[in-house]
Amino acid sequence: MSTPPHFDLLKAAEGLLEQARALAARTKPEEDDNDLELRRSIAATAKRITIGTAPRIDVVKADWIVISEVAAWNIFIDWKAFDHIPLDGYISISDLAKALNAQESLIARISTLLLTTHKLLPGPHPHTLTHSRVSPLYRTSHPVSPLCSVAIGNGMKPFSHWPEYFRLHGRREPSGQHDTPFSFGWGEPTLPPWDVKARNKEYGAVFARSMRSREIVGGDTVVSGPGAVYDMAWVGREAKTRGDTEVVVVDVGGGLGQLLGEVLRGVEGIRPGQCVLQDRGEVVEEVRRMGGLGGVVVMEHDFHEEQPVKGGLVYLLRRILLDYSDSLAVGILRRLADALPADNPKARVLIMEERLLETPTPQNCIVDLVMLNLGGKLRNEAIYRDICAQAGLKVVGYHTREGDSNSVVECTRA
Ligand SMILES: C[S@@+](CC[C@H](N)C(=O)[O-])C[C@H]1O[C@@H](n2cnc3c(N)ncnc32)[C@H](O)[C@@H]1O
Repeated sequence: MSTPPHFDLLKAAEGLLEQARALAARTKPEEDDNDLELRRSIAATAKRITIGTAPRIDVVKADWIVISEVAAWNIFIDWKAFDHIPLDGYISISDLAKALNAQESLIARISTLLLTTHKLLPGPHPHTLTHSRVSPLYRTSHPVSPLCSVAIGNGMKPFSHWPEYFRLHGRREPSGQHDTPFSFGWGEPTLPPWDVKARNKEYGAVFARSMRSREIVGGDTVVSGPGAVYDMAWVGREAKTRGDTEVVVVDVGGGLGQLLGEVLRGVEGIRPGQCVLQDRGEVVEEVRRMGGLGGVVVMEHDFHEEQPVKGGLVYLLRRILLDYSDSLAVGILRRLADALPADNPKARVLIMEERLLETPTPQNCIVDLVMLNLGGKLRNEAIYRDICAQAGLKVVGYHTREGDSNSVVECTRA
């Protein structure tokens, strides 16, 4: 066993103080969310100090607290309790209980935990609550709120069933879409995860909403200019040479149109009628219920089946392949390889998603394990090259940036 890296408490504490002074000189540390890198560095050092110095049993017990805390904010999100706490005022526990049609003593017990962990703050009078700097993110209207629900539904719920799942299926990765830890955790073990979501309509809708959040990895995809991992400006130039309804961009599994929205706003020259959004029936229905996407062609399509839109210039697959095993990912890619025009060397399939980092961070690992719940995984360049080759595609670009776990794999017909 290798020896753990030496932890120098004094050096870490001095570094922490220096950084804290720098932050305090620039801003009120408890306000806003500016200076993200400095704040993250302070938090990481503080955590390192905790792990390196706290009594070991306290480090273990800290996770038990997190487990209960997660249960508390999850049920409060479910009941929309955070929505009832005014952003610039307070609410009594008794009024909150009335608003939730719940027993006051129950709400008091759950709130008390959130007060002890500072997720909520005490109001000006006894038995009252105010928001903390974090808790407004749990309000229904905040885009992080559905992501929290997905962290439970795709993460904690299946994770908590891992022991029974692996006892039943053996200590190996799930191999396909049937018998995934996700479906097992939701009590529908033989259904593919997307069918489980479709059956649980409320959760399916929350999931679709969560994909529009900019806070998710890849949610802030910049599609053109210096901030882009992959610059789609060339697609705009090509689009200008084509008719208003000639297909230029097909977003396969495009959800509620979040990426196409970015493309239409961010890439000059592409018109809505040149774009196609494809997704499952229930998602397409939701897009239509929301009033459509301003001229974008919206169609139901199963990406495991033959691609009906042939000859598009660019097929986008954002946050799709990571949900699937290699063999299913190859199948999805092969459908697109077959649809690419044989006579246009500019045509591309663009795979956009979080990659497996060479030195994984905890964030990178949790995404990978949540994908394991769905029967999928994060991939690195070598794996992408392998599955693309199997699908009849050639990787002509692997685009990444330092400090960013997103990647864009650029493929042509092989
Ligand atoms: C993780 S979300 C990503 C959504 C979008 N591409 C994005 O980046 O925000 C996966 C999407 O694939 C859709 N999907 C799942 N299975 C599908 C299938 N067999 N055919 C088409 N779309 C599917 C889901 O409904 C969902 O919208």
